[in-house]
Amino acid sequence: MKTDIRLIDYLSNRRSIPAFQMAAPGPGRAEIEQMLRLASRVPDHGKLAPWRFIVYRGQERERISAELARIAIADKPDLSAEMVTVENTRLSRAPVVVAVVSTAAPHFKVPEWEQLMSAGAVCLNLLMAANAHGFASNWLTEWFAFDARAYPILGVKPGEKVAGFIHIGTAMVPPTERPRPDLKEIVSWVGEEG
Ligand SMILES: Cc1cc2nc3c(=O)[nH]c(=O)nc-3n(C[C@H](O)[C@H](O)[C@H](O)COP(=O)(O)O)c2cc1C
Repeated sequence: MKTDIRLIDYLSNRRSIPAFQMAAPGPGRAEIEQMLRLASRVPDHGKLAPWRFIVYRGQERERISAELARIAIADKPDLSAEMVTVENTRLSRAPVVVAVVSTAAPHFKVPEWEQLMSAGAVCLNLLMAANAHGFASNWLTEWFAFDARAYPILGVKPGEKVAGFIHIGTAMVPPTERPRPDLKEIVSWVGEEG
């Protein structure tokens, strides 16, 4: 087995860039399709492909954001002007947003938990596929991933869940490192070497 230094280097430095620190240009349709093809190459027990994508681009991001904002403002009429702007731009910070939608359902052999985890794997793979194409990426959920009232606006069907909204664009800032867990805190060793 030959060590892949470039892959180790990438994995050692991989970071998200917050969506509000992204700008145009975003990827075009052919690039997005290539990213989604790569993102779909994940472990998937039973080959169920229990996930799908919704790609938000262009002015539709603003229209959908405004519809989502109407819900947020109706729930909290005393939102600050700053938060109203945040709500009105939820899907328009990055040039491209991809919803990774879990279609997990009861199955005679594959637990739904495994199907949901496969959708999480798709999300991380899509973050990395975007990086591989030179774009910044950020995995967000935010309130509307968990609010059934937002689903018809977003195109999410009844019974589906949102694993993540993957924001993709050009980074306006360089990535900075953040603390990572200490292996001593999260690893238990069982058995001997070799
Ligand atoms: C499932 C999931 C949902 C997340 N949702 C949010 C969110 O709604 N808002 C937020 O600020 N960060 C959210 N994050 C965290 C961001 O993705 C954050 O940028 C990321 O943890 C940075 O880590 P990285 O640089 O190692 O990629 C979420 C992360 C995951 C895994």
